[in-house]
Amino acid sequence: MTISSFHYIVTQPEQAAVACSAGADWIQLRLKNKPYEDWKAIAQETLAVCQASGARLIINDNPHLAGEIGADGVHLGKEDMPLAQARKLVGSEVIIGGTANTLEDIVQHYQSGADYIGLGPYRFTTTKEKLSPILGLAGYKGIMEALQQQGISIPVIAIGGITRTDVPLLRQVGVHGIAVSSAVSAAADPAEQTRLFLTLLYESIADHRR
Ligand SMILES: Cc1ncc(COP(=O)(O)OP(=O)(O)O)c(N)n1
Ligand SMILES: Cc1nc(C(=O)O)sc1CCOP(=O)(O)O
Ligand SMILES: [Mg+2]
Repeated sequence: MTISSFHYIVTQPEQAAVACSAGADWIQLRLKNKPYEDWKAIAQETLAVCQASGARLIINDNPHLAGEIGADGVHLGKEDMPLAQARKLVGSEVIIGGTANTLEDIVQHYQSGADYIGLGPYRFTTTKEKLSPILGLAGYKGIMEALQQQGISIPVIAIGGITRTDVPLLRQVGVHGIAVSSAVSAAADPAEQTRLFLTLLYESIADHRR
């Protein structure tokens, strides 16, 4: 399966609708502290939005919910269900992403059957509480080099305070793509911001293949 290079993290279906209409093809629904039935209703609405434009929907934290509504995938962190257990629960067709902050985290997720890695944080962000140590560009460079040396190939998505200016450098060190929340959701024009991110990513992918 193809993992997108642009993951947009949303809390509402309306945000997904705007980004999908601007060309986004990968949405992650990230909700905290919601009763399950409310969470499920929002997830179903977001899934309908994604399906209408052919985008994939990833549910953060909850493999049961992803399976129940027929979402495309689930994203799991250290405080969520272990990846190998989730794989048994959802089967091989559902995409599973795992959060990493170190090379060791990535190797563990890779061995447990992850489809992609969310590696962060790139820099400080207020979107997530209890951040792991900040990696910066040097952190990504070292980890991407080590992965190559070990012959491990898995799409790595950079996350945490990422803005448009970070995209070319992150692509240069070998990350597959980026995940953003506030850079799009807090922008004056989220649709335009989505288009600008997508253009930058397509340009940097073309440069990389030259
Ligand atoms: C693409 C991507 N990468 C990392 C995360 C963080 O997941 P997690 O560590 O479980 O933290 P929360 O998002 O649940 O607060 C992510 N959601 N997406
Ligand atoms: C959800 C999330 N996970 C992170 C990690 O480091 O694992 S950073 C982060 C927040 C991403 O949102 P923004 O683009 O607004 O910083
Ligand atoms: Mg989580």
